[in-house]
Amino acid sequence: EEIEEATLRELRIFLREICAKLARNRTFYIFTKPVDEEVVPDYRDIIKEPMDLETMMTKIDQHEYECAQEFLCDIDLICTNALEYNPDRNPEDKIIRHRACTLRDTAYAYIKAEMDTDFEDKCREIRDRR
Ligand SMILES: CC(=O)c1nc(NC(=O)[C@H]2CNCCN2)sc1-c1cc(O)cc(O)c1
Repeated sequence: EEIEEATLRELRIFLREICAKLARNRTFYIFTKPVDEEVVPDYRDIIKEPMDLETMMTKIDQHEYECAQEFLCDIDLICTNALEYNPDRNPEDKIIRHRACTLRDTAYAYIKAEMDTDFEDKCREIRDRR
């Protein structure tokens, strides 16, 4: 009902700010757009559920996140995809794994720092009721 719609609207505004801030950070540049099959041809043979920050921004606008936890699940997916696609000891893989872990930790830190815990609880209650 109306109060619930106001809460979810506030959540979307908050998540857009977090998503935009992450996408502005040069460290996370390789996570900002879907992996291009032309550039990385074997990517979808290895990674079954690709995710990126632009896709997450679209999901916000399509009301696909009903609480911050669901948003962080997609951040975790970006991270685990990068760890799986870049498992080796070589310097390039290690740099990409480090960037993926930094993306995950930064996203969790932004949410924890800027999100009221009982606002998140309220969003989860709405989600669980629906
Ligand atoms: C996001 C990601 O997981 C990714 N991983 C890569 N790994 C490699 O190239 C490793 C694989 N092991 C052998 C040494 N090379 S390139 C790459 C990527 C980079 C971009 O500039 C855009 C983009 O969409 C994806």
